[in-house]
Amino acid sequence: MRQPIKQVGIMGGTFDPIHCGHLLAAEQAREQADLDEVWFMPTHVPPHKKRESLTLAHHRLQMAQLAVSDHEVFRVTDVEFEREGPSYTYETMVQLIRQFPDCRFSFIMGGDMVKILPKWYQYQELIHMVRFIGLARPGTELDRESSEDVTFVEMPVWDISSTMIREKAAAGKSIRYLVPDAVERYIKENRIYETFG
Ligand SMILES: Nc1ncnc2c1ncn2[C@@H]1O[C@H](COP(=O)(O)OP(=O)(O)OP(=O)(O)O)[C@@H](O)[C@H]1O
Ligand SMILES: O=C(O)c1ccc[n+]([C@@H]2O[C@H](COP(=O)([O-])O)[C@@H](O)[C@H]2O)c1
Repeated sequence: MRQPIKQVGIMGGTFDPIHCGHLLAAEQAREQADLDEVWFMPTHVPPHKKRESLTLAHHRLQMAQLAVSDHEVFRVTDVEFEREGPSYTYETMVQLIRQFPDCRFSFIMGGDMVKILPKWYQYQELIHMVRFIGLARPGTELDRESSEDVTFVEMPVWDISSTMIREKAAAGKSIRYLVPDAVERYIKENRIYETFG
């Protein structure tokens, strides 16, 4: 007998580090868009980010795993670490759709990503392959009228970013409640952001 179709939300991100804003966005998307699971997908080589040094892939992956470990239907996938070069979402989704024929995929993103979505690699193909779920994020005006390919869900707008956490950690300031406890411990034990300015 065929398996029932599973609705899967992909929460893609650099996750350097994963923070509570990512988790809140994923949870609100899960509930409001009726997702069965959310897969957190750390990006290997972010296509649009021009940062000199990213934290090593295995640390970003491990932090994501620690962050979701107590959620019943949150998972982590390392699928993008299998490829070299820019981690284009189109290429990833082609692979996931082939690999998991019983899943229907949505891609979850904050307002900053909604804004540049039409510039994504193979965007015209991608919109026929996945549903896009968008959430508001401070600093980005969302033009919901002209983002017709995106389904919007609501979340309490929260001005938190990985940049803020890297900066606080580097300055020896508290990141408690901005990241899950286990992620905070991992960052401290491995002294991950001590050299970031
Ligand atoms: N506070 C937030 N509210 C809503 N969405 C968010 C928030 N922070 C991140 N996101 C979304 O999560 C996804 C992954 O984000 P990413 O890993 O780049 O984190 P970031 O905080 O934007 O990192 P950085 O500060 O290093 O640029 C993106 O779609 C982004 O829009
Ligand atoms: O495929 C693209 O062209 C593309 C361009 C920008 C971002 N993305 C994806 O969007 C997700 C969030 O990106 P970022 O830079 O905020 O970490 C992550 O999974 C990226 O790979 C994808």
